[in-house]
Amino acid sequence: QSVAAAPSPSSPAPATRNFTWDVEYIMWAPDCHQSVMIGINGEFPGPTISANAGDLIRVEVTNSLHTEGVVIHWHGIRQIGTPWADGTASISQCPINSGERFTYEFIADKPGTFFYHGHFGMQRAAGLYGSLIVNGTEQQPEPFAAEYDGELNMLLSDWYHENVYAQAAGLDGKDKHWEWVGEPQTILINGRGQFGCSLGITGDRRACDRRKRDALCKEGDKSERCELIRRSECGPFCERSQCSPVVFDVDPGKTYRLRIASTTSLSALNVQVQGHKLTVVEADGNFVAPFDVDDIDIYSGETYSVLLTTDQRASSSSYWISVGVRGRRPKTPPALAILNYTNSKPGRSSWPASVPPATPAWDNVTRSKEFTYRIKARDGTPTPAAAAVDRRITMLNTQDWVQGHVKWAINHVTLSLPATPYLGAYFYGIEDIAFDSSGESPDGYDRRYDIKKPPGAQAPAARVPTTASDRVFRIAHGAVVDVVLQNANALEEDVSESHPWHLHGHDFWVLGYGDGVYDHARDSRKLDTATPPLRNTVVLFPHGWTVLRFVADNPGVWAFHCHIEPHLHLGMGVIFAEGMEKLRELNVPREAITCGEAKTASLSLAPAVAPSRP
Ligand SMILES: O=C1O[C@H]([C@@H](O)CO)C(O)=C1O
Repeated sequence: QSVAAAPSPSSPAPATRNFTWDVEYIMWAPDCHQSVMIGINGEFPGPTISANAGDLIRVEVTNSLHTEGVVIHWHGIRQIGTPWADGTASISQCPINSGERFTYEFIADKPGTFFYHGHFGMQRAAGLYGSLIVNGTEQQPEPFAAEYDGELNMLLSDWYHENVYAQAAGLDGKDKHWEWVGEPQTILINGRGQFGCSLGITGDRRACDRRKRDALCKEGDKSERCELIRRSECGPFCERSQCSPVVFDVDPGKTYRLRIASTTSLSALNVQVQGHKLTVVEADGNFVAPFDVDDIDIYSGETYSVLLTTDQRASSSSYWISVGVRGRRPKTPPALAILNYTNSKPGRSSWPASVPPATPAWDNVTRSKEFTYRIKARDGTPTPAAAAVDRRITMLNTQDWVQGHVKWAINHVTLSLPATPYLGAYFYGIEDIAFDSSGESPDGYDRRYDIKKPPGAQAPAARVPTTASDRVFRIAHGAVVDVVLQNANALEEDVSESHPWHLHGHDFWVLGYGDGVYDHARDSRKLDTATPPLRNTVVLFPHGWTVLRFVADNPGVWAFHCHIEPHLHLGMGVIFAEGMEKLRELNVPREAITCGEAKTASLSLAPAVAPSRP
């Protein structure tokens, strides 16, 4: 499963890749337990998009969900010149109404490992996602292309048995009705996991057949093995099971490029391939200086490519891939997949004999930092202009109560999205009625705020109430922007969480990380402007800071937010309205932005101000 050929060295001219998708509710058993999910064309996960760098990707989406709108975000694609195709509800477009159709068209601007997912409500956590792989070409080669013989693709996610409507209702609840989503039940690899099934115990195929199942256990045998066998839904080994572990077939003595992407709702993960070293070569569609590791950490929103050589012929011919939870006390067992050398016999005998490797302790943050700090740009990666920073925005990350609701906030403002998409508001010049355009989001916080204490324990002078707002940051076209992400304590004493921050429309350089409060005079000297990696997602460690830089060269309205689905739902994000003075130069399809206040505006103003699409 999931073995794709390496890209061909000679690349044809850019092509158009057409896809026709039906987004619908499906009944599916991703972890052996059936649930309602959001699927595409009857499947979960959605179809893998494969393209070459420079290709035009064209996806005609029909919304067949009976009761809600939908949008699809192409995570890591910069949408250069096509901000309306970024697929963010309330930001870049109107949700596609139930029964309606919308066509996304954008350029796969560079090679790399990407994915796509719903970006309206909590639709990503409902299963609306899939892989998006862009191969290198002669014009845009990948420097490690000659170093591998084949590819494996691994899309990681987490799964809750409680549906996302219940999750959202809990998160929106007031006072004692506020309910946190908790930890996911199952980690999924390519949409497959096993809940309540021990792989070793139900490994007998006769358990799949109701008539033969009874013969496997004596009557009255109450052992765990027999209890599992009696539960027919627990059939990860059964033919056509939607929850059987992924088996990656490989030839011995070859090198593979393993693509890993994480679209988890909550969990930070660690990936290990038993007995195999991994060489990290790509992160978020950017080339990194290769380095060897035993395992990798991956946060929601991140992607990696690692090279893996199938050199373990001696003892066994199949190996476990373990994917365990990092950073939060895990209540979710590790996910398992199998790396199967094809010299071994297919079927049960080829399943690894040994126990799966244990992933590192969830609370070993030092180890996570060590891995993350090792990621540096590969030679030849563009470097940031060191001197001319036009704007520095500091973003304090807090969790706080707002009128009986728990929210996450940036500089004490929690994001509450407007009904009219910002892009439509700017396009029709109706910012004043579509959202609060009377000022900008605050670009810093009062340094008397103690990041080691919960908001309620602050000294009176530093106690700033958190408010909800739909204000934006207006960024001038071409500006060089530094962002200092400053973590703080959550509501509970001595708790600060990791947050993976994702920027739309851009890659950014990760200039540095540190513990405690960022002090520009002291810490700016330690920032790396020579070999910083380019990424679209970066982790902010507990009680620490992360500094990144981007160039505002892509007019559009872009979200910058924590990629943890419930945290975004609770307002953990900001909006960059960038280069809006250039918006009229773009061809924005009217149907993308004509809803809310923009609907009225389009009717009365269309002939006067809106340029028509050729
Ligand atoms: O947003 C969150 O809320 C809970 C906790 O802080 C309050 O129960 C948690 O672990 C989060 O990540």
